[in-house]
Amino acid sequence: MSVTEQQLESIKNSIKSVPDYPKPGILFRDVTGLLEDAKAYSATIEILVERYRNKGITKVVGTEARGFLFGAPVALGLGVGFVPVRKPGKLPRETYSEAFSLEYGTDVLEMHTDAVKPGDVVLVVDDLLATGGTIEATVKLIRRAGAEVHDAAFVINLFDLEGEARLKALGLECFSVVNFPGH
Ligand SMILES: O=P(O)(O)OC[C@H]1O[C@H](OP(=O)(O)OP(=O)(O)O)[C@H](O)[C@@H]1O
Ligand SMILES: Nc1ncnc2[nH]cnc12
Repeated sequence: MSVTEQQLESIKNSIKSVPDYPKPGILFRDVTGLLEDAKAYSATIEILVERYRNKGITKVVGTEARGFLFGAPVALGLGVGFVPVRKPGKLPRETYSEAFSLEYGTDVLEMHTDAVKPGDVVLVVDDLLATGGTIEATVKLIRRAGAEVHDAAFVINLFDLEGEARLKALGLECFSVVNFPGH
């Protein structure tokens, strides 16, 4: 199936914008409407799976929490395993840990040390790219485990928050299904 302009429009329209959430000055791009719309959700997954099929991807990594909602179905579509990167204290075995800053705060992310290995070619998936802090930390975790990051894929790129430039500086290509301004 190839995705039509109409499907892209329905994906875009399903994402609602909420001013001043979770803090004054933040324009929150809410993917819950997309998740509630089966056609828009499956078209989104299809776009990502089609783009990364036959590219040698061996693992998909998704970041808690919204990255799970897109990363896991993309992993299944590609026929590879899914690795969760989680907020601190949630993973039961030995982890690598990375601190980072976010558009509206700071956080720490963790990944099991044995979840990806040298030789793995990893696709990172998240719902949204803003400043790029979350994905920079995720890429550092994957590289610490000795695996290669192929690409980072997003449903939404907030293109004026310069996340893409931050990830390019890490040597990473980015793809996003739709683009919105951050403000
Ligand atoms: O590019 P950045 O500036 O790092 O921002 C993007 C990240 O922020 C959001 O996650 P959040 O930390 O709010 O967590 P959630 O998925 O648990 O809601 C979003 O899902 C991305 O992961
Ligand atoms: N503006 C925004 N909307 C939704 N999620 C976000 N994560 C970071 N910035 C965000």
